[in-house]
Amino acid sequence: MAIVLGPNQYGKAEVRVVAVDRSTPRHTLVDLNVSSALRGDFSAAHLTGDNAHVLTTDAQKNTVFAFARDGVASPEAFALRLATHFAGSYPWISGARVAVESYGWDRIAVDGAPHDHAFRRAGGEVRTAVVTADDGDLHVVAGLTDLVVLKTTGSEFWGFPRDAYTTLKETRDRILATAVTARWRYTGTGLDWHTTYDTVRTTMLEAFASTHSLALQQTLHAMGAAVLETVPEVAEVRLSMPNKHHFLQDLSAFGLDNPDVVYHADDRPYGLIEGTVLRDDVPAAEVAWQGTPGFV
Ligand SMILES: O=c1[nH]c(=O)c2[nH]c(=O)[nH]c2[nH]1
Repeated sequence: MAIVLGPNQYGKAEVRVVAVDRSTPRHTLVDLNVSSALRGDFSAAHLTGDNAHVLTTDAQKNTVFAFARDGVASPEAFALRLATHFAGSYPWISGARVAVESYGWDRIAVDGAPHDHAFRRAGGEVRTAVVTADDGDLHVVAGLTDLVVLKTTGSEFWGFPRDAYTTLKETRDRILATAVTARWRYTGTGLDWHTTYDTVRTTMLEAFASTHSLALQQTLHAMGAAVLETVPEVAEVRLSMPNKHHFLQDLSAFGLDNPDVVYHADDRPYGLIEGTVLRDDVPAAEVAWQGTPGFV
């Protein structure tokens, strides 16, 4: 019996690239998850560890970012460009598979008008409701999870202390993105639930879009405060907001500039900003929150 190497492929999976077009005040963005896999003669690497035929997965990742610098017309066009490039790059590479997932973003509407640089990820969010009956009282906590929002500008972060381990650069313009988990406690039990839910959700979205952010903490507070100001029947709002970091990708090694166009959307670790915004004249009802996993 001989042991032989069967079909194989290798590549970089899930390169998270975000490309922003800021050429006009009305920004557009493309948010992709790109995976490449190469096929061909890679037997030496498998059999002896000879990497002479291995176009590194690191280079494949870099190619995705570098190609995004020229714009991503469509997932299909981008995948075609990448696959053609990889398949033609070395004689021993016979083929390439490039898979692109494209995440849709809708503009957040503020006073009914689509915002220039604030977006909401299409789909995915979940509406929640928890009712607690306790000693004859009924408490209603409504909420939502995974309302993913992003601003391509209108966000700064600076003025923080610098200890021995602080390396973060101050920024006056960054991408701000988060997946909002929110719960809010109603004082009443006979509200128009759909209408009130829609009002709370819209109010949070508008506050996210309209607040010029100096910190995600400030945006969190602005969103909770806007809900309390708009909906008198809400007693408190609890928010959990991961800071979904977008790092400007350094393209200088490929002779390319990157004037705030191509970002790496990092999924972990992430800052986790959590807080409660409440009225001080409404009695607390801690029982309403019992059994809630995590902060919210
Ligand atoms: O809005 C932010 N709040 C922070 O607390 C923080 N920390 C950090 O590294 N980046 C940010 N951004």
